[in-house]
Amino acid sequence: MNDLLPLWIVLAVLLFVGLVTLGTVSVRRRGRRDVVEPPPAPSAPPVAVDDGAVAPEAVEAPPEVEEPEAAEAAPAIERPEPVGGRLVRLRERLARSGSPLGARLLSVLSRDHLSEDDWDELEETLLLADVGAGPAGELIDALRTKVRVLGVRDAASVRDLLRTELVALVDPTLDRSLATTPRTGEDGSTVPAVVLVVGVNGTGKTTTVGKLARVLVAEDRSVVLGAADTFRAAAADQLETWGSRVGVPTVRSDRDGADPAAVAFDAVRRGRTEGADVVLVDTAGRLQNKQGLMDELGKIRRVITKEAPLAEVLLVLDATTGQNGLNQARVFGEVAGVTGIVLTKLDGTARGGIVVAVQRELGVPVKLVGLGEGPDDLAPFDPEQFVDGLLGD
Ligand SMILES: Nc1nc2c(ncn2[C@@H]2O[C@H](COP(=O)(O)OP(=O)(O)OP(=O)(O)O)[C@@H](O)[C@H]2O)c(=O)[nH]1
Repeated sequence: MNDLLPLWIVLAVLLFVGLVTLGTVSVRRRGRRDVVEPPPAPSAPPVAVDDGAVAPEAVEAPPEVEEPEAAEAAPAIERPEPVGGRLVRLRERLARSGSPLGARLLSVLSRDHLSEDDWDELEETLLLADVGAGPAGELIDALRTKVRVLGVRDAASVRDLLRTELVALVDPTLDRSLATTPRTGEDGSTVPAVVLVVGVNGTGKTTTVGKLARVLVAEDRSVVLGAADTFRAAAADQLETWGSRVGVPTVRSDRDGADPAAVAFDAVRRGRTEGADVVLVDTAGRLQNKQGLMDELGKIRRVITKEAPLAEVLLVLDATTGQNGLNQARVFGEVAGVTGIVLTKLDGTARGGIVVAVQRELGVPVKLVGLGEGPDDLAPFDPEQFVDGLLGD
């Protein structure tokens, strides 16, 4: 038995070591499983990690969260400012711009004895304000006669006299109303009033069409826009944005350089189908050469009149371009059959005389004026308000 004792001791030691080793492995295994296999995550909302990545679950946002967001994103339809109040603003803006025209005319006319030099100075002032040689000469003649006959001297009388003569020059007798009343077709359907808007690029045509849509919406008219400026890709987007702000649809082509006449035709047809009151058609009107312009506008006119007669052709002119604007007016007047003028950017010039010059040049009235880049900065033109603005308070 004693011979076997060392063997028993060895076996006992081995058994002990074996048991200790097993225990250690089991503890390590349990510890490692705690790291690799965490308890299932609770169904909490996904969280973006610090490096900017988003947990995969974040992509699948629950629908009940998305719905209110989509509803918030829907653009609200704007209610444009009433047109009546804008006339006051026209006067205020012109007066605030401190137009040198009225102030300079008044300061010369108020001198004690008007010499030939004074009359020359008055004429020069009118020419610098783009009134044009013919109308400036007429005004000087009328003022000379009245000053001599009436002996006008005090400041208030001089102002009254100048006001009367300037209003006469701008001509309050011209019909400045916009033809935007729909007709009834032979079949009893509504035939919209079609307004074609032409002019050189950059004068503010697209902006004017957008603002005019707002004027009409403010007067409770239903409107369709036609984006026939297919030359400048962004013009249709620009027009669509103007329209969508006041809930007015825009007919456009998805293809750059599409036939403008085809777009104009589609717009007028849609206007007829929907029984709209007015269809406003924006054009590119590139002035490369007279023949090209005549061909393009001629085709647009022809296709439109297959669906509805043209109620107005509005020529958009930039008031800040002076003589250059007049040259453009001449060409468009010859090829487009213009019925009214929209003078934009009147807020950016002290040379209001262009109103007189362009009316004389084309023999058609200024019907609307642009007073700024704001959405409701388009006002119907009124000679008396305009002259009061020029003369200041
Ligand atoms: N200050 C001022 N800016 C205006 C007025 N009307 C238009 N504009 C600005 O003139 C710029 C040109 O206007 P658009 O409407 O794009 O001109 P457009 O004639 O359609 O130009 P094209 O599409 O290139 O033919 C824009 O920055 C307008 O905001 C205005 O009455 N006053």
